[in-house]
Amino acid sequence: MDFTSTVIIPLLFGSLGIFAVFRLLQWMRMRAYLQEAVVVVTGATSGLGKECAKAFHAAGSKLVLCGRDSEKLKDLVQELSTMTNHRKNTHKPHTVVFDLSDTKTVLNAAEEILKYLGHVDILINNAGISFRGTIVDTGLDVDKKVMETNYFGPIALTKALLPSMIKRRQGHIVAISSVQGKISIPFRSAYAASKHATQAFFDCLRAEVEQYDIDVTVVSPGYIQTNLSLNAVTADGSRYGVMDKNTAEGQTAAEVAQVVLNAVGQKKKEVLVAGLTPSLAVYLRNIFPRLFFTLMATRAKKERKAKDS
Ligand SMILES: NC(=O)C1=CN([C@@H]2O[C@H](COP(=O)(O)OP(=O)(O)OC[C@H]3O[C@@H](n4cnc5c(N)ncnc54)[C@H](OP(=O)(O)O)[C@@H]3O)[C@@H](O)[C@H]2O)C=CC1
Ligand SMILES: CCCCCCCCCCCCCCCC(=O)OCC(=O)COP(=O)(O)O
Repeated sequence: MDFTSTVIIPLLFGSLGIFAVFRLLQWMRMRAYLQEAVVVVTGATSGLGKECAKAFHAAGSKLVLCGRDSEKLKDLVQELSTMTNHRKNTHKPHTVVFDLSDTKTVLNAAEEILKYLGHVDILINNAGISFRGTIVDTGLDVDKKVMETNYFGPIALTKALLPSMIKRRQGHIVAISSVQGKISIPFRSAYAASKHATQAFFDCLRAEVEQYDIDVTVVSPGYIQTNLSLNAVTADGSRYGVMDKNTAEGQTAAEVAQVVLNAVGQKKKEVLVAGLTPSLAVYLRNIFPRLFFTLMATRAKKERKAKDS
């Protein structure tokens, strides 16, 4: 009997077994945690928010679906009630209509959620808009609109729900940021700025609330097949209205929603969920910033030339 068969192989299989049991217990704990959790999803009317609603509904969570359009929210509640590919979820989702760019309605919504459900376990700050335009042509009102929707709205909602989470010493706050919370690409200034601010705010929050057993997860997706580019605002405030190729070829919203669900279940602090090029771009920005800036300047000149011709 040699050393490999008497020591190495049993040790290897033993470790694998312990790891498998550990993962199973982790999975069971995650299912139990999500099953009764009160989960608030903003931007539930389309794209990633809608898929997050489906994923958390399938996991058994009590949903609070937020959006600007009450009809779309009603349709989603109806759609969820007919979902069959999951264990029966008996909780009828609650809907709350508000505009994230209007702080007063955000605060009223938070009050309504707490009044109706008593507490929030998981807040998914998902809603957002994108932007296309040159800095020189963009009015400050457009920058403000993007910041209000992507940054001030989500942080207002978070701040309004936070005291109740601290009191219960329980809660999980998710921020759907973007790869553009980590790198800035040309002609996306307001969007990239709002996502960098999101990343910074929620990183600070994570450190501040860990002592109250509250978790914070920042999710940074690459391109997802949603209406984000269609709904993007442009330099003059009008709707961009184009489905970008990168967006159309991105990951599906359902795939990313599963990543969000698992990240919450595993209490991850951050997740980058992107293809190879955006992921490499993040590393390049940090390791070889000068090269990254040169690439971005070349990209800007190329895009400008293509637009002018
Ligand atoms: N798609 C992508 O490639 C990527 C998306 N993301 C992020 O994912 C998140 C979801 O976007 P996605 O699903 O892609 O895009 P969608 O345009 O499909 O969805 C955006 C959602 O946000 C809501 N929303 C927009 N403005 C407001 C507002 N002022 N008040 C309340 N709700 C608002 C929309 O509601 P309504 O139906 O009323 O317009 C909609 O439900 C965003 O934060 C985005 O930045 C991150 C990386 C990549
Ligand atoms: C070592 C080789 C490295 C190669 C790096 C090449 C760098 C090329 C730049 C690529 C930029 C990728 C940007 C990704 C942006 C992204 O995923 O954004 C997600 C979004 O939020 C999409 O929103 P948008 O409105 O911009 O569609």
